[in-house]
Amino acid sequence: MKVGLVGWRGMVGSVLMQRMVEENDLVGVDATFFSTSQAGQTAPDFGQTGGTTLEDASDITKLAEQDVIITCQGGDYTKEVHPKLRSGGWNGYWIDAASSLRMEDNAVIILDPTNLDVIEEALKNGVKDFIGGNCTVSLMLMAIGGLFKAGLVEWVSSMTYQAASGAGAPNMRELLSQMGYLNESVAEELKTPGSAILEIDQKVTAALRSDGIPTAEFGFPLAGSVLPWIDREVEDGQSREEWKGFVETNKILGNKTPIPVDGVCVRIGAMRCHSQALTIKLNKDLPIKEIEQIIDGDNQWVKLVPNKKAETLEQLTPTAVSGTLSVPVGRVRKMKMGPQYLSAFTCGDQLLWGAAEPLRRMLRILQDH
Ligand SMILES: NC(=O)C1=CN([C@@H]2O[C@H](COP(=O)(O)OP(=O)(O)OC[C@H]3O[C@@H](n4cnc5c(N)ncnc54)[C@H](OP(=O)(O)O)[C@@H]3O)[C@@H](O)[C@H]2O)C=CC1
Ligand SMILES: N[C@@H](CC(=O)OP(=O)(O)O)C(=O)O
Repeated sequence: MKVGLVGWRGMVGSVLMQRMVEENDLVGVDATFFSTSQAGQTAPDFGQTGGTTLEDASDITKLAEQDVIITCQGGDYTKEVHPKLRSGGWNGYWIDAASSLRMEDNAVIILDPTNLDVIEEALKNGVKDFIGGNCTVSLMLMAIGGLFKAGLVEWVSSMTYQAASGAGAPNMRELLSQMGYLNESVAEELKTPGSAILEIDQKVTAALRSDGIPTAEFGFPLAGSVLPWIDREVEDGQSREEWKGFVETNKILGNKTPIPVDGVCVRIGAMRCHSQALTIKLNKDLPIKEIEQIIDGDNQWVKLVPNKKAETLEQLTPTAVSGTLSVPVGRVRKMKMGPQYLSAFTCGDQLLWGAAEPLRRMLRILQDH
């Protein structure tokens, strides 16, 4: 199998390559590395066989030699290159992290712990475009996929706490610069434990509102604040990130009758883990123990955290989860609204299950076919 890799040195691509190395995915694979800016330079060595030089990522002839192309280069690249390849008759498999093709009829959104059946069926039917899902959606399904699979979900409201990484590497840097700027604005006062906290607060607020705080990427301060809008405006007052929650969840699950999923997506000052507070309306009243077992038993990465303060604060935070494939779910309890209303909180690494991991697993599925 000839595999072409595009976007491998970006943030998502680097996480993908790290995982592929850890899992020996490229050992013995005839892999060609492409770049939009470094063609002709030496290709990286990830244990693959194949070319040692970086190829031009806009070279349609070279791309068309591949049986599989995996791209983390972004939506603009996909929009530019994918139609040219397909209209030129290329019939290989396209595996993509970008959102551009997700809702196309002839594309499947991949999250195999949740929808291996949908993927297998698509392969049988000759589908060739396999696209990673939105990070928030994928992480929600890794967390409570068991409840969906058991047919127990009437609707879900997801209130998100999304990390800076979802906006890109420069945004992660900007978040840290903002934190540093705020710290500096009260550095003297912090040295004196007795200094007045309201004075410190006033200075921090002034720093947040000043022209000095770096905001070139986010447009606004994120450190010391939250940003309750992600992506562009769509319809009905939703942001595009919120719109994806409904359409992508139902496409991933292959639902004929869509299950309502809606909420408010919010950017917060975490680095690379998205968290979500979920309100789930079940279509029947089940004992909480049974619900916990269904959640915990869905896949090998989801982990039920007991609804206790100590375990929650130790295990259910970006600090605990960052850089791991674990998807903890906790704060599971029945709500005051009634016995069919369930509350839960989950956290997951948006660069792993939210972006890179489903792509490398799709390559494995193709290799096993
Ligand atoms: N960020 C996220 O959380 C998610 C992103 N995605 C998708 O993945 C796409 C890529 O995102 P992301 O990885 O954040 O993008 P990056 O900006 O980190 O990387 C994209 C490309 O930029 C080029 N590049 C230029 N300068 C550098 C540099 N100094 N270091 C590394 N690469 C550089 C590389 O291409 P070249 O080698 O050709 O120059 C690289 O492949 C997004 O557009 C989106 O569609 C999907 C899910 C989540
Ligand atoms: N929009 C997501 C990140 C992302 O890239 O999503 P998508 O793959 O759906 O474009 C966020 O900001 O956290």
